[in-house]
Amino acid sequence: MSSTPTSNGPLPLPDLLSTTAAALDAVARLAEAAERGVAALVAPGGRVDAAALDRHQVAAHGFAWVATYAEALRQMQGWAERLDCAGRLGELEACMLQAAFGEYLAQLDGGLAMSQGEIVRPADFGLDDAERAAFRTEAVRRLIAVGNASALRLRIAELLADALHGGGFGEAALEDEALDMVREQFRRFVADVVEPHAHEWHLKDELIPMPVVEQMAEMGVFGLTVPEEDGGLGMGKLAMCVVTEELSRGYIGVGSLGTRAEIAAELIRLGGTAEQRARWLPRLASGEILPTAVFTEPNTGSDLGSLRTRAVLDGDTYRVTGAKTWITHGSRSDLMTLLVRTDPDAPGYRGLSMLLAEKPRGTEAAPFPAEGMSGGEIPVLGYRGMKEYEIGFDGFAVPRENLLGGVEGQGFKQLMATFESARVQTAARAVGVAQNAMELGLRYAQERVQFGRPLAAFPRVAGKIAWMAVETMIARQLTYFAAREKDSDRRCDIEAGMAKLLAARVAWSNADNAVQIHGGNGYAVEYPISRVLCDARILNIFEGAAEIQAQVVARGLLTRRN
Ligand SMILES: Cc1cc2nc3c(=O)[nH]c(=O)nc-3n(C[C@H](O)[C@H](O)[C@H](O)COP(=O)(O)OP(=O)(O)OC[C@H]3O[C@@H](n4cnc5c(N)ncnc54)[C@H](O)[C@@H]3O)c2cc1C
Repeated sequence: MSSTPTSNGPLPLPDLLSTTAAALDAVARLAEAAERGVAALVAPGGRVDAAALDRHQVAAHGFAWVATYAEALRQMQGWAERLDCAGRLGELEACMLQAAFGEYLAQLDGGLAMSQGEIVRPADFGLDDAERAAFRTEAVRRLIAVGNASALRLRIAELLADALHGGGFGEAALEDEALDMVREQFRRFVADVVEPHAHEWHLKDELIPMPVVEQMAEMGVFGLTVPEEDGGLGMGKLAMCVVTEELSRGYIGVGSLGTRAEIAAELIRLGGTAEQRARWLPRLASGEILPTAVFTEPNTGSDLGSLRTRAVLDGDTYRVTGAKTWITHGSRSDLMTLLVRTDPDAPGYRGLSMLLAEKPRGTEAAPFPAEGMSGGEIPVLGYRGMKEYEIGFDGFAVPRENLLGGVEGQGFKQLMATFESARVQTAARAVGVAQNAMELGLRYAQERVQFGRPLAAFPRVAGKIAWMAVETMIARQLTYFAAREKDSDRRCDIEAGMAKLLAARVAWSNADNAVQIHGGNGYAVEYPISRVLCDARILNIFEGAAEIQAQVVARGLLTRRN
């Protein structure tokens, strides 16, 4: 890797990898200090006090973000070192590493944005002057000073100029040729089948056509991570990330078709009886059965433990009564993973059970043609292609044998067992959307001329594009890390939560910045970036809203401490 001389010194820094490695030590110390400060507030006796955690959410969630940045930088360092060992650390990747450290170190030092308008600063965790000074080691100060300077961003933007050809924006470093081939296969599918139509599906608010779903089924999307003995391809979560990224880069709706299959298959694989596995998994994996996840209720979203939809046993049949909402792909699906309360006397999560409830596919005219079931579509800003529904149940019948695992009261535990995988998958969706936004911004900036020059020639525009690419790579490497942990059978609820938390913020900020680059045209529904803006917005809301995700990460880290 060579350095380019600039007025700010050589870019990237000649001793970059050792400098970033040294900075990582300081970051780890800062994260530890933040953890001590937050633990003193919310776990004074050693155990996390739920009321104190709620009271001190800003500090606790800020700590979750600090820990997320620390892990993200650690993963970026690992990524760069792997590339370096393989002799593939190019100038683009090195500049991206430097920008990532420069920017995130500066934010750790001065304040980082949990969302727009919510900046959390070291003082919020009770860090004293000595702890803050200890963070500013020579390596940290150097990287903050030159790490993400305008000249570096300009160089990244220059190096990205070819990124549109071939869809790359820096080496992914998957270290697995088979996965590179999988990526290529799905990239071609998206270019041929998805990209040319995605915006029209969105504008017309249409379901993704069945031939596209069928093609995806043939390519193995719905059985990607289902074990081979259960009829799937038996690939890992890292492969799921690669496929999901590429599909979501074309259209979030297409990238999200697999989410429901992943949740249903994980529920049944981990929580089902042998009969349930044999009955459902092969048909889910082949795409013969399209599932839908039916958890949320009008009064119960983040707080699932309070849900009220009742299932009462009547002989060998559960009768389900209640209201569900926000059910994606609710009509054109065959199987509901339906979270219900089977024991009204057991409070909170303990009285919940999961039913595998079959239903006929609906049509536009009759979305829910089943006895005891009714409902309608919820018009939405984006995330179209599967449509969202509210569904009412009035004595809807589910055979007793369809109780997941055959034992009542396990529903929430069973659902929690799928969270790691679902969050990794959602993080990968966000990375795909973030990349799409970056590419749309870059293409527009290259083509649009103002003041006699392409927009990309102006530092404020080029800088936005460069940072979009850098942060997409950061989110991608953190997501891959969570996936690898999962593939190694290590617990990764915290890592998956971090990946989802960061990737959702990156998708939204990339989409917002790409609209800005489009100027007025970005506000016209005719331009695809308007769709990507709407699509990106949902990622911070579902699969654990950002605030809930930060709470989960903070609580997990503080609990792990003991
Ligand atoms: C397009 C779309 C598709 C969806 N698809 C599905 C689906 O297929 N199946 C399904 O079951 N559900 C689905 N959902 C529902 C989704 O999972 C919920 O919207 C999500 O869980 C948030 O719940 P809520 O909307 O009730 O918001 P609320 O829980 O009311 O939260 C509102 C806001 O308050 C914040 N908040 C809540 N509690 C706290 C707290 N303790 N501390 C701090 N902040 C808090 C939240 O973070 C959020 O910002 C979908 C939603 C949308 C919009």
